[in-house]
Formats: sequence, structure tokens, C-alpha cells
Amino acid sequence: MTTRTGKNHPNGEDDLLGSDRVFDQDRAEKAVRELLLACGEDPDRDGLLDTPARVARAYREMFAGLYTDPDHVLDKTFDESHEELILVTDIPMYSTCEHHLVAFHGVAHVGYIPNCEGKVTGLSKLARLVDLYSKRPQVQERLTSQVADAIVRKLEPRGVIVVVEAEHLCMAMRGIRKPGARTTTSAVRGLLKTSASSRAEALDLIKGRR
Ligand SMILES: Nc1nc2c(ncn2[C@@H]2O[C@H](COP(=O)(O)OP(=O)(O)OP(=O)(O)O)[C@@H](O)[C@H]2O)c(=O)[nH]1
Ligand SMILES: [Zn+2]
Repeated sequence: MTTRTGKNHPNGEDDLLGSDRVFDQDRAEKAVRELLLACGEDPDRDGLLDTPARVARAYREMFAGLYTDPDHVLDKTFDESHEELILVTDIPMYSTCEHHLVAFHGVAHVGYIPNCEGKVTGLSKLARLVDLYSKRPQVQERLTSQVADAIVRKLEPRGVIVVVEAEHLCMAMRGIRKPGARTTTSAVRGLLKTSASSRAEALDLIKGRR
């Protein structure tokens, strides 16, 4: 699996520079085996024999967003004379907390106001963008702004809003142990930041969606 991604920091701005990055299946398998040993488990017992390979494949899938340039997701655009809000709500989101490598999951709401040329993208591409940035070691704040900034870069819209609501399993199954606690993050750009009424319209639609 070799495709473009960042040189120094896979989640940073140098993401755009691109470099070949590969998933090293053998290395991942060895690391999982080591982890099992470190936990006092026997990786050679029947039930665990295939576990290192399975876990390595799972991580390759969970971090698939490290190997794809997110900007390509929004390559296809079309002109549609719609100059008002386009909002996709309740996009299911599964990501991995970079502090503990356990899941955080919830929903993302992504909206934008196209520019005066009416440059829009397919609705599924907004969900693809959320998927791609989720499939990396992440923190929720960065995930939220990266989705917003990718839309700004590629669609040059008048405004963008991204809201992510998630439960962090690192706060539920360990540590402070508060299952059900939800974290909400938002990233607003352009008109949706500067115009209180535009932002209120978007937030009302997000809040009142059920
Ligand atoms: N801001 C932010 N914090 C996060 C996110 N995911 C996990 N964290 C927090 O990252 C922090 C890491 O804190 P540390 O004190 O270094 O690690 P820790 O001892 O395991 O912390 P506890 O979870 O409090 O036990 C914790 O407070 C987590 O709740 C995230 O997406 N955004
Ligand atoms: Zn965590």
C-alpha cells in the first residue's frame, strides 16, 4: 500500500507535500506479538496464533487515511447554481485516539456555502473526507479542523462548518471511566464564522435534525 502522505507529520500541513508511506505488515505483527508477551500472554497459544496478523490488518484498515491524499477526494466538482447552505448531518465516524490508540466514535456534521460560481461537490465526498481523516491516529479537534480546511482549499466556498460529536473510549473503558460523556468540537470558516445569522441557521439545522 503506497500512496501519498505527509513527510514529517502525517496530520500536519506538509500533508500536501506527499511522500511514499507504506504499511509494514511484518513489523506490525512483530509489535503485536511483543505487546502480548509484555502483557504476560502466550502468543503461541491456539487462540492467539493468528492475532498478530489480524491486529496488524485491522490497524492497516484503521489508519488507511495515512496513505491517501485527502485533497483527491474533492477533485471532482461541478457547478450548480446553489449559493446557500449544503449540510450533511449524522455522518458516522470512527477514529483512533492518538494518545491511547483506542477508538473514539460518533457523528460528524459537515456543511458549506458554495462560492458565487456555485462550485459544489458530491455529497458522498463530504462523508469520504470525514472517513479519510478519521482513519489516522487523531485528536478530535484536529480531525474537525482538517475536514473544514480541506473543503476551504478545494471548494473555495463562502463558508464551512464542521461539528463532530464523539465518545472517547479512553474516557469510558479506562482512566476516568465516564461512559456516555460526549465531546463536541466545531470548526467554522468564512461566512459561517463571521455571520452570526448564517452560523445560527446551520447550528439550528444540526441541533434540530431529529
Ligand atoms: N483534547 C483532546 N484530548 C484528548 C483526545 N483524546 C484523548 N484525549 C485526552 O488526552 C489526555 C492524555 O492525558 P495524559 O495525562 O497524558 O494521559 P493519561 O494519564 O492516560 O490520562 P487519563 O486519560 O486522564 O488517565 C487525556 O486527558 C485524554 O482524555 C482528543 O481528541 N482531544
Ligand atoms: Zn485517548
